[in-house]
Amino acid sequence: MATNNSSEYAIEVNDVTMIFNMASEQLNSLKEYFIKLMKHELFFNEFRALKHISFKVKPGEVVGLVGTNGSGKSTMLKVIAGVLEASEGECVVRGNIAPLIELGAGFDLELTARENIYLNGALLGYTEKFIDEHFQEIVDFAELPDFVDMPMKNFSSGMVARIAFAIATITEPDILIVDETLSVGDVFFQEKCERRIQSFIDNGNVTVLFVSHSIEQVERICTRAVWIEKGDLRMDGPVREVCDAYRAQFA
Ligand SMILES: Nc1ncnc2c1ncn2[C@@H]1O[C@H](COP(=O)(O)OP(=O)(O)OP(=O)(O)O)[C@@H](O)[C@H]1O
Repeated sequence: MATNNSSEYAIEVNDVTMIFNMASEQLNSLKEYFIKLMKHELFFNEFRALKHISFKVKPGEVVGLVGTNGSGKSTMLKVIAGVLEASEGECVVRGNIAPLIELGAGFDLELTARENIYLNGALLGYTEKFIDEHFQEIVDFAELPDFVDMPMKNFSSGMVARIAFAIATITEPDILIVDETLSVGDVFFQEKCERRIQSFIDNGNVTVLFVSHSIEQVERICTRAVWIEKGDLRMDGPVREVCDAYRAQFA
């Protein structure tokens, strides 16, 4: 991922291909792995999760990524967020990103929620003083005041998602990347998250990339949609047109 500040685009995905190497046979132990490696008998199948994908997003645009299971949406978001490096091509991102991907990946589940708020906040670049000042706000948004001193290993996945979303959105980011991870939250929390995302959008400054299997949610939040199917970019255009075409595929 490269950053630079001299263009009209917040995100540029330029001819990105992502190749995963998958072992072509099942190996049962590390010993077996090393023996095969030494004998040059270790073979991999290449799997192309993204194939020559290009699209550009302007600041303030709200773009939904749609596609069936395993099509490459999360992989695309991870390449844009810099979590994965593209095998070919590049992503240019201008501005700070709040990546709500794999919520809680930055947590140490042995630690309490309070400790994790400081840890995760530091990973997101917030100072200790800033977190002190916003701690209560984070806990209030997550609606978990009675659980702040409990180790997070005892949290449900929805509770982890609540804390993670509350921390990541305590300030308005330039670019918000939202994966389906929010779907583990209950319907009330999902609506609350959607309202916070919508308030960022209404302010007009945030660029949003959004993945959801709920086409209705994509149509409600996004103005444009990019359809990725089995690693190929199938369609990119106004949200209604793309979602209609996506739905028609299964009709
Ligand atoms: N680390 C990895 N190693 C090998 N293959 C991977 C890896 N990550 C993803 N894949 C494969 O890449 C493909 C795309 O996965 P991805 O998670 O991006 O799909 P998705 O569109 O987000 O799917 P879903 O809608 O089910 O969440 C899948 O076939 C998946 O098995």
